[in-house]
Amino acid sequence: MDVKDEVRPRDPNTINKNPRSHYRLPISSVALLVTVSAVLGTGVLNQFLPVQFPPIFNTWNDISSTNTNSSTSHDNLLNDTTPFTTFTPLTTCTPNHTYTTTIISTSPLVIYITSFLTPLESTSLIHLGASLFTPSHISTPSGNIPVHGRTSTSAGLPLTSPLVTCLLSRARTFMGPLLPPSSPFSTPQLVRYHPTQKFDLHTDHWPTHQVLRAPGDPNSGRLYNRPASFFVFLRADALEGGETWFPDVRPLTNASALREVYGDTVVPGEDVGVEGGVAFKPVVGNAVFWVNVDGEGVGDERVRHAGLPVRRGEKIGLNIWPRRWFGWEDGEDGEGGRGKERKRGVLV
Ligand SMILES: O=C(O)CCC(=O)C(=O)O
Ligand SMILES: [Fe+2]
Repeated sequence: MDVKDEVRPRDPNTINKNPRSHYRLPISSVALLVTVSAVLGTGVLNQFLPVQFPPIFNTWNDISSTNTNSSTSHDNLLNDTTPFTTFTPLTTCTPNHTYTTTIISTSPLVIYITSFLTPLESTSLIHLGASLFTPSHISTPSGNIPVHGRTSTSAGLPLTSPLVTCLLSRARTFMGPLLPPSSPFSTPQLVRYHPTQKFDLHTDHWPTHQVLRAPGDPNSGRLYNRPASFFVFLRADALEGGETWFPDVRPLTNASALREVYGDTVVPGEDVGVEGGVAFKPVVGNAVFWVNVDGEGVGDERVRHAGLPVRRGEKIGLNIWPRRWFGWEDGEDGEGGRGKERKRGVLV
Protein backbone atom coordinates (compact mmCIF):
# COMPACT_ATOMS: atom_id res chain seq x y z
CA MET A 1 0.00 0.00 0.00
CA ASP A 2 1.10 3.51 -0.69
CA VAL A 3 2.52 5.48 2.19
CA LYS A 4 -0.03 8.21 2.85
CA ASP A 5 1.36 11.68 2.59
CA GLU A 6 1.00 13.53 5.82
CA VAL A 7 3.63 15.69 7.42
CA ARG A 8 6.09 14.94 10.13
CA PRO A 9 6.59 16.95 13.31
CA ARG A 10 9.91 18.58 13.86
CA ASP A 11 11.90 16.06 15.85
CA PRO A 12 15.02 17.58 17.41
CA ASN A 13 16.69 14.15 17.33
CA THR A 14 16.58 14.02 13.59
CA ILE A 15 17.77 17.52 12.85
CA ASN A 16 21.12 18.23 11.26
CA LYS A 17 22.18 14.60 11.13
CA ASN A 18 23.05 15.28 7.58
CA PRO A 19 26.16 17.42 7.27
CA ARG A 20 24.76 19.14 4.18
CA SER A 21 21.40 20.07 5.59
CA HIS A 22 21.93 23.73 4.68
CA TYR A 23 22.47 23.80 0.99
CA ARG A 24 22.50 26.52 -1.59
CA LEU A 25 20.26 26.52 -4.60
CA PRO A 26 21.99 27.29 -7.91
CA ILE A 27 21.23 30.85 -8.93
CA SER A 28 20.07 29.60 -12.34
CA SER A 29 17.19 27.75 -10.64
CA VAL A 30 16.24 30.89 -8.80
CA ALA A 31 16.29 32.90 -12.00
CA LEU A 32 14.09 30.33 -13.68
CA LEU A 33 11.53 30.50 -10.94
CA VAL A 34 11.56 34.24 -10.80
CA THR A 35 10.46 34.39 -14.38
CA VAL A 36 7.33 32.41 -13.63
CA SER A 37 4.30 34.60 -14.10
CA ALA A 38 2.26 32.15 -15.97
CA VAL A 39 -0.73 32.09 -18.20
CA LEU A 40 -2.29 28.79 -17.40
CA GLY A 41 -5.20 26.48 -17.90
CA THR A 42 -6.59 24.80 -20.97
CA GLY A 43 -10.07 23.70 -19.96
CA VAL A 44 -13.13 24.91 -21.79
CA LEU A 45 -14.65 26.41 -18.69
CA ASN A 46 -17.76 27.95 -20.08
CA GLN A 47 -19.32 24.72 -21.19
CA PHE A 48 -19.52 23.67 -17.53
CA LEU A 49 -20.98 26.88 -16.23
CA PRO A 50 -24.36 28.55 -16.20
CA VAL A 51 -24.61 30.98 -19.06
CA GLN A 52 -24.85 34.00 -16.81
CA PHE A 53 -21.31 33.48 -15.45
CA PRO A 54 -18.67 35.80 -16.84
CA PRO A 55 -15.74 33.93 -18.41
CA ILE A 56 -13.24 34.71 -15.63
CA PHE A 57 -13.96 35.20 -11.94
CA ASN A 58 -11.79 37.52 -9.97
CA THR A 59 -13.77 38.56 -6.94
CA TRP A 60 -16.35 37.28 -4.52
CA ASN A 61 -18.78 39.76 -6.05
CA ASP A 62 -18.46 38.05 -9.38
CA ILE A 63 -19.60 34.87 -7.76
CA SER A 64 -22.34 36.15 -5.54
CA SER A 65 -23.93 38.31 -8.18
CA THR A 66 -24.18 35.52 -10.71
CA ASN A 67 -24.74 32.62 -8.47
CA THR A 68 -28.18 31.21 -8.81
CA ASN A 69 -27.90 27.60 -9.88
CA SER A 70 -27.02 24.43 -8.06
CA SER A 71 -26.58 24.08 -4.34
CA THR A 72 -23.98 22.28 -2.28
CA SER A 73 -24.67 19.32 -0.03
CA HIS A 74 -22.10 20.62 2.45
CA ASP A 75 -23.46 24.04 3.19
CA ASN A 76 -21.88 24.02 6.63
CA LEU A 77 -18.60 24.72 4.89
CA LEU A 78 -19.98 27.42 2.70
CA ASN A 79 -22.63 29.39 4.50
CA ASP A 80 -21.97 31.45 7.64
CA THR A 81 -20.02 34.47 6.48
CA THR A 82 -19.53 33.47 2.86
CA PRO A 83 -21.39 35.94 0.63
CA PHE A 84 -23.48 33.23 -1.01
CA THR A 85 -25.20 30.04 0.03
CA THR A 86 -25.27 28.23 -3.29
CA PHE A 87 -22.86 28.18 -6.15
CA THR A 88 -21.83 26.05 -9.09
CA PRO A 89 -18.50 24.40 -8.38
CA LEU A 90 -15.94 24.35 -11.14
CA THR A 91 -15.22 21.01 -12.76
CA THR A 92 -11.84 22.14 -14.05
CA CYS A 93 -9.60 25.10 -13.41
CA THR A 94 -9.94 28.56 -14.87
CA PRO A 95 -8.36 28.95 -18.33
CA ASN A 96 -5.78 31.69 -18.95
CA HIS A 97 -5.40 32.26 -15.23
CA THR A 98 -2.55 34.56 -14.25
CA TYR A 99 -0.74 34.88 -10.95
CA THR A 100 2.24 36.85 -9.75
CA THR A 101 5.29 35.77 -7.81
CA THR A 102 7.68 37.53 -5.48
CA ILE A 103 10.76 36.09 -3.82
CA ILE A 104 10.74 36.29 -0.05
CA SER A 105 14.07 34.52 0.46
CA THR A 106 16.61 32.87 -1.83
CA SER A 107 18.27 30.71 0.82
CA PRO A 108 16.13 28.83 1.56
CA LEU A 109 14.02 29.55 -1.50
CA VAL A 110 10.61 30.84 -0.44
CA ILE A 111 8.25 32.44 -2.95
CA TYR A 112 4.95 34.17 -2.31
CA ILE A 113 2.37 33.64 -5.04
CA THR A 114 -0.50 36.08 -5.34
CA SER A 115 -3.71 34.66 -6.83
CA PHE A 116 -2.30 31.21 -7.42
CA LEU A 117 -5.94 30.10 -7.34
CA THR A 118 -9.04 32.14 -8.10
CA PRO A 119 -11.67 32.53 -5.36
CA LEU A 120 -13.99 30.20 -7.27
CA GLU A 121 -11.28 27.56 -7.68
CA SER A 122 -10.63 27.83 -3.93
CA THR A 123 -14.28 27.38 -3.03
CA SER A 124 -14.70 24.55 -5.53
CA LEU A 125 -11.82 22.63 -3.93
CA ILE A 126 -13.42 23.05 -0.50
CA HIS A 127 -16.67 21.78 -1.96
CA LEU A 128 -14.87 18.80 -3.48
CA GLY A 129 -13.36 17.74 -0.15
CA ALA A 130 -16.17 18.85 2.16
CA SER A 131 -17.41 15.36 3.03
CA LEU A 132 -13.91 13.93 3.46
CA PHE A 133 -12.52 15.74 6.51
CA THR A 134 -11.14 13.59 9.32
CA PRO A 135 -8.74 14.41 12.18
CA SER A 136 -5.28 15.29 10.84
CA HIS A 137 -2.37 12.91 11.27
CA ILE A 138 1.33 12.99 10.63
CA SER A 139 3.24 10.36 8.74
CA THR A 140 5.91 8.22 10.36
CA PRO A 141 7.77 5.20 8.99
CA SER A 142 5.36 2.99 10.94
CA GLY A 143 2.22 4.68 9.63
CA ASN A 144 0.01 7.70 10.18
CA ILE A 145 -0.53 8.79 13.76
CA PRO A 146 -2.44 11.62 15.47
CA VAL A 147 -0.28 14.11 17.37
CA HIS A 148 -1.05 16.87 19.85
CA GLY A 149 0.85 19.38 17.73
CA ARG A 150 -1.53 19.04 14.77
CA THR A 151 -5.12 19.59 15.78
CA SER A 152 -6.81 20.42 12.47
CA THR A 153 -8.93 18.17 10.32
CA SER A 154 -7.84 17.28 6.81
CA ALA A 155 -9.18 15.80 3.60
CA GLY A 156 -7.39 14.20 0.67
CA LEU A 157 -8.64 15.43 -2.69
CA PRO A 158 -9.31 12.87 -5.44
CA LEU A 159 -6.55 12.80 -8.05
CA THR A 160 -9.23 11.71 -10.50
CA SER A 161 -10.90 15.13 -10.36
CA PRO A 162 -10.17 17.22 -13.49
CA LEU A 163 -10.14 20.33 -11.28
CA VAL A 164 -7.42 18.79 -9.11
CA THR A 165 -5.33 17.53 -12.02
CA CYS A 166 -5.60 20.90 -13.74
CA LEU A 167 -4.34 22.68 -10.60
CA LEU A 168 -1.53 20.17 -10.18
CA SER A 169 -0.46 20.87 -13.71
CA ARG A 170 -0.38 24.58 -12.81
CA ALA A 171 1.88 23.67 -9.88
CA ARG A 172 4.10 21.54 -12.12
CA THR A 173 4.50 24.39 -14.60
CA PHE A 174 5.48 26.67 -11.75
CA MET A 175 8.19 24.27 -10.60
CA GLY A 176 9.73 23.79 -14.03
CA PRO A 177 12.88 21.66 -13.92
CA LEU A 178 12.71 21.41 -10.13
CA LEU A 179 10.18 18.64 -10.75
CA PRO A 180 11.24 16.07 -13.35
CA PRO A 181 8.44 14.86 -15.63
CA SER A 182 8.57 11.40 -14.00
CA SER A 183 7.86 12.85 -10.56
CA PRO A 184 4.24 12.59 -9.45
CA PHE A 185 2.27 14.58 -6.89
CA SER A 186 0.89 12.93 -3.81
CA THR A 187 -2.75 13.38 -2.89
CA PRO A 188 -3.38 17.11 -2.37
CA GLN A 189 -4.64 17.72 1.14
CA LEU A 190 -7.14 20.24 2.50
CA VAL A 191 -6.54 21.31 6.10
CA ARG A 192 -9.23 23.01 8.14
CA TYR A 193 -8.72 24.90 11.39
CA HIS A 194 -11.21 26.21 13.92
CA PRO A 195 -10.39 28.34 16.96
CA THR A 196 -7.47 26.95 19.02
CA GLN A 197 -6.46 24.57 16.23
CA LYS A 198 -2.90 24.73 14.96
CA PHE A 199 0.05 22.87 13.53
CA ASP A 200 3.25 23.21 15.54
CA LEU A 201 6.69 23.63 13.98
CA HIS A 202 7.54 20.84 11.56
CA THR A 203 9.05 20.21 8.16
CA ASP A 204 7.10 18.71 5.29
CA HIS A 205 10.00 16.53 4.17
CA TRP A 206 11.28 13.46 5.97
CA PRO A 207 14.82 13.17 7.35
CA THR A 208 15.12 9.80 5.64
CA HIS A 209 13.34 9.04 2.39
CA GLN A 210 10.03 7.21 2.52
CA VAL A 211 9.60 3.85 0.84
CA LEU A 212 6.68 3.36 -1.50
CA ARG A 213 4.98 0.07 -0.66
CA ALA A 214 2.32 -0.86 -3.15
CA PRO A 215 2.31 -4.52 -4.12
CA GLY A 216 1.90 -4.84 -7.84
CA ASP A 217 3.06 -1.26 -8.45
CA PRO A 218 6.29 -1.15 -10.49
CA ASN A 219 7.39 1.75 -8.25
CA SER A 220 7.02 -0.32 -5.07
CA GLY A 221 10.26 -0.22 -3.08
CA ARG A 222 11.18 3.16 -4.49
CA LEU A 223 12.42 5.90 -2.18
CA TYR A 224 10.83 9.33 -2.28
CA ASN A 225 10.69 12.64 -0.50
CA ARG A 226 9.00 16.02 -0.92
CA PRO A 227 11.30 18.33 -2.87
CA ALA A 228 9.06 21.35 -2.25
CA SER A 229 5.70 22.41 -0.84
CA PHE A 230 2.89 24.71 -1.84
CA PHE A 231 0.53 25.88 0.88
CA VAL A 232 -2.47 27.66 -0.62
CA PHE A 233 -4.98 29.61 1.46
CA LEU A 234 -8.52 28.69 0.44
CA ARG A 235 -10.68 30.14 3.15
CA ALA A 236 -10.05 32.81 5.80
CA ASP A 237 -13.49 33.58 7.10
CA ALA A 238 -13.63 36.19 9.88
CA LEU A 239 -10.17 34.90 10.66
CA GLU A 240 -7.86 35.98 13.41
CA GLY A 241 -4.59 34.11 13.83
CA GLY A 242 -3.76 31.11 11.64
CA GLU A 243 -0.69 32.65 10.00
CA THR A 244 1.86 30.33 8.41
CA TRP A 245 5.12 31.09 10.18
CA PHE A 246 8.71 30.30 9.17
CA PRO A 247 10.96 31.20 12.13
CA ASP A 248 14.23 30.65 10.24
CA VAL A 249 13.37 32.42 7.00
CA ARG A 250 14.83 35.90 6.81
CA PRO A 251 13.08 38.01 4.18
CA LEU A 252 15.44 39.70 1.73
CA THR A 253 14.29 43.07 2.94
CA ASN A 254 13.78 44.79 6.27
CA ALA A 255 10.49 44.99 8.12
CA SER A 256 9.41 48.42 6.91
CA ALA A 257 10.16 47.59 3.27
CA LEU A 258 8.26 44.35 3.72
CA ARG A 259 5.30 46.33 4.98
CA GLU A 260 5.53 48.67 2.00
CA VAL A 261 5.33 45.79 -0.47
CA TYR A 262 2.88 43.48 1.27
CA GLY A 263 0.96 45.68 3.70
CA ASP A 264 0.04 43.46 6.61
CA THR A 265 -0.02 40.21 4.60
CA VAL A 266 3.61 39.11 4.82
CA VAL A 267 5.00 40.29 8.12
CA PRO A 268 7.86 39.77 10.56
CA GLY A 269 7.06 37.10 13.17
CA GLU A 270 6.97 39.77 15.88
CA ASP A 271 3.89 41.34 14.25
CA VAL A 272 1.87 38.19 14.97
CA GLY A 273 3.27 37.49 18.42
CA VAL A 274 6.08 35.07 17.64
CA GLU A 275 9.81 35.53 17.62
CA GLY A 276 11.66 36.11 14.36
CA GLY A 277 11.24 34.85 10.83
CA VAL A 278 8.36 35.68 8.55
CA ALA A 279 4.62 35.02 8.78
CA PHE A 280 2.06 34.81 5.98
CA LYS A 281 -1.48 35.86 6.81
CA PRO A 282 -4.11 33.76 5.05
CA VAL A 283 -5.45 35.51 1.95
CA VAL A 284 -7.78 33.44 -0.22
CA GLY A 285 -6.07 32.20 -3.38
CA ASN A 286 -2.56 33.23 -2.34
CA ALA A 287 0.13 30.60 -1.76
CA VAL A 288 3.54 30.11 -0.24
CA PHE A 289 6.01 27.91 -2.12
CA TRP A 290 9.27 26.68 -0.65
CA VAL A 291 12.02 24.16 -1.40
CA ASN A 292 12.45 21.35 1.14
CA VAL A 293 15.06 19.04 -0.31
CA ASP A 294 17.82 19.51 -2.87
CA GLY A 295 18.39 17.43 -5.99
CA GLU A 296 20.43 14.89 -4.02
CA GLY A 297 17.75 14.48 -1.41
CA VAL A 298 19.32 16.58 1.34
CA GLY A 299 16.69 18.30 3.47
CA ASP A 300 16.78 21.91 4.64
CA GLU A 301 15.65 22.36 8.23
CA ARG A 302 15.43 26.13 7.78
CA VAL A 303 12.05 25.67 6.13
CA ARG A 304 10.46 24.41 9.34
CA HIS A 305 7.16 26.17 9.72
CA ALA A 306 3.97 26.24 11.75
CA GLY A 307 0.30 26.99 11.26
CA LEU A 308 -0.19 29.36 14.20
CA PRO A 309 -3.33 28.83 16.31
CA VAL A 310 -6.56 30.18 14.88
CA ARG A 311 -8.07 32.55 17.44
CA ARG A 312 -11.32 33.30 15.66
CA GLY A 313 -13.11 32.23 12.48
CA GLU A 314 -12.16 29.46 10.12
CA LYS A 315 -9.09 28.76 8.02
CA ILE A 316 -8.87 26.23 5.22
CA GLY A 317 -5.66 25.64 3.30
CA LEU A 318 -4.38 23.24 0.68
CA ASN A 319 -1.13 21.30 0.77
CA ILE A 320 0.34 20.45 -2.62
CA TRP A 321 3.26 18.10 -2.25
CA PRO A 322 5.29 16.97 -5.24
CA ARG A 323 7.22 13.74 -4.84
CA ARG A 324 10.68 13.11 -6.10
CA TRP A 325 12.31 9.68 -6.44
CA PHE A 326 15.65 9.03 -4.77
CA GLY A 327 16.63 5.50 -5.80
CA TRP A 328 15.39 2.17 -4.52
CA GLU A 329 15.12 0.57 -1.11
CA ASP A 330 17.48 -2.24 -2.08
CA GLY A 331 19.97 0.06 -3.83
CA GLU A 332 23.50 0.43 -2.47
CA ASP A 333 24.06 4.02 -1.38
CA GLY A 334 21.81 5.20 -4.15
CA GLU A 335 24.17 3.92 -6.86
CA GLY A 336 22.59 0.48 -7.00
CA GLY A 337 19.22 2.18 -7.03
CA ARG A 338 20.08 4.34 -9.98
CA GLY A 339 21.40 1.31 -11.87
CA LYS A 340 18.19 -0.47 -11.19
CA GLU A 341 16.19 2.46 -12.46
CA ARG A 342 18.13 2.43 -15.69
CA LYS A 343 17.48 -1.28 -16.06
CA ARG A 344 13.79 -0.77 -15.55
CA GLY A 345 13.82 2.05 -18.06
CA VAL A 346 12.40 4.57 -15.60
CA LEU A 347 13.51 8.18 -15.73
CA VAL A 348 15.12 9.41 -12.52
O1 LIG B 1 -1.71 25.73 8.30
C1 LIG B 1 -0.66 26.22 7.94
O2 LIG B 1 -0.48 27.42 7.92
C2 LIG B 1 0.47 25.32 7.52
C3 LIG B 1 0.03 23.90 7.34
C4 LIG B 1 1.18 23.00 7.11
O3 LIG B 1 2.31 23.37 7.20
C5 LIG B 1 0.95 21.61 6.74
O4 LIG B 1 -0.20 21.15 6.72
O5 LIG B 1 1.96 20.92 6.48
FE1 LIG C 1 3.73 21.93 6.64
